[in-house]
Amino acid sequence: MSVALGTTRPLPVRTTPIRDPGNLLASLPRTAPYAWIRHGEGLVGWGQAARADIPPGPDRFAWARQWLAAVFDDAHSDDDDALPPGSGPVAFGTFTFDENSAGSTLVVPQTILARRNGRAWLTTIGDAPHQTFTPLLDPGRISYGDGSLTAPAWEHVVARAARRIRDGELEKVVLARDLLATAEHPIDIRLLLLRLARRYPECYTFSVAGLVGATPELLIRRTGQEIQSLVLAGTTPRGTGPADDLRRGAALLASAKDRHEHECAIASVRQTLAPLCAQLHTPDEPELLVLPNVQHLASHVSGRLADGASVLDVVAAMHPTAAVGGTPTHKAIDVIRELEGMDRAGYAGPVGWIDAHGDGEWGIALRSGIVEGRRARLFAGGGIMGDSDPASELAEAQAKFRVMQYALEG
Ligand SMILES: C=C(O[C@H]1C=CC=C(C(=O)O)[C@@H]1O)C(=O)O
Repeated sequence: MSVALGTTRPLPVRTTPIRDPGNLLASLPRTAPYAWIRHGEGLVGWGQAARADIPPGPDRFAWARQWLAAVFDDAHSDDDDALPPGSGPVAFGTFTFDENSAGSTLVVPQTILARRNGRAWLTTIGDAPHQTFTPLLDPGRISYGDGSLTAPAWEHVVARAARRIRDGELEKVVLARDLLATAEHPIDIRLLLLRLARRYPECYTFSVAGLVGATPELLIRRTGQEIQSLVLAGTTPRGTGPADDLRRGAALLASAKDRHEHECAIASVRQTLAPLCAQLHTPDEPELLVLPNVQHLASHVSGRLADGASVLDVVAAMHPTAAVGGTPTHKAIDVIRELEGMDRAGYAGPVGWIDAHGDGEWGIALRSGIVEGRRARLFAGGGIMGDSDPASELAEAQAKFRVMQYALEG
């Protein structure tokens, strides 16, 4: 097995079963770590065997598909069919929310360390350098500044969007804002990942090309023909104690506004998955997902693909769902571009990994930030409906920011 790297010679790929390596995140080097971890399982990677900076535009997923086909051309051998998804070469990826934004990237790390269902393995591509441990760096004091909009300006924008929804221009739009964090010292992404994975084990802790976060929302997992998705929309911040949490959870389940918001998200997922699937199950009623900072309305979707679509083909069909865009999609994207006054970059875009078989897991990059040197740009937002209250939407966004603020501050 090997990977083709365009102009250079193909590189040999070796996947070896290994003893349990312990915390996967503890093996990462400081520079450019790649990660996708939930409940201690998943993949981490480092080094760079191949990288694609994907040109913006409507063809970006087709471009990525072609690039992957060329890189993985020789990577599939018959004897690896028994190996779990994520063995052999793997590309980690981030796609920007807006197809016109630059920053979509695919990287095949030189070394990948993985654990799934109690099995662990190491994949190396070419002569992967030996990994030496470097101590974690503390970022020191963190200070925050507004991104493109102050909190009152964002509330004003939410009110304008709600009015346009009441006027019948659209049904739902998801609006977000950014916060700029500056640390005393360079930010060590590994420290953020370790904190996120410990505090949010239910979420997917990820790091791809500077985009770091812990998202609860699984856009799509493909394992052979089987697919799964976790659709989230409708949120309440956590309460002051168990009784308050119960009361808030019940109110969320009973809230017409949140149920409508959730139904828009489910409808968009159903609409894009149905043509790709031989079987598709979407639950009739959402359940509650309780996280340390918020509770969400959640629906587990599962299905069986009708043909050999790769996980990236499914991602391309699904993005953006109404959990991050709105309804109808194109109108919502126009309103987002007009009102938010910022480039979402990778926030709310697909993030995850794909292997040479087309299996993989992609989340929606929520509860995340872009980390560079001493700075991090954090993002959070929420679904706006006609009866949205700007102050409650701001409080919800603030509760969502807490994920990355905790990652930075500990
Ligand atoms: C847009 C975000 O969350 C989405 C996912 C779950 C719940 C959401 C909500 O209730 O508004 C949002 O649709 C975010 O975390 O920035």
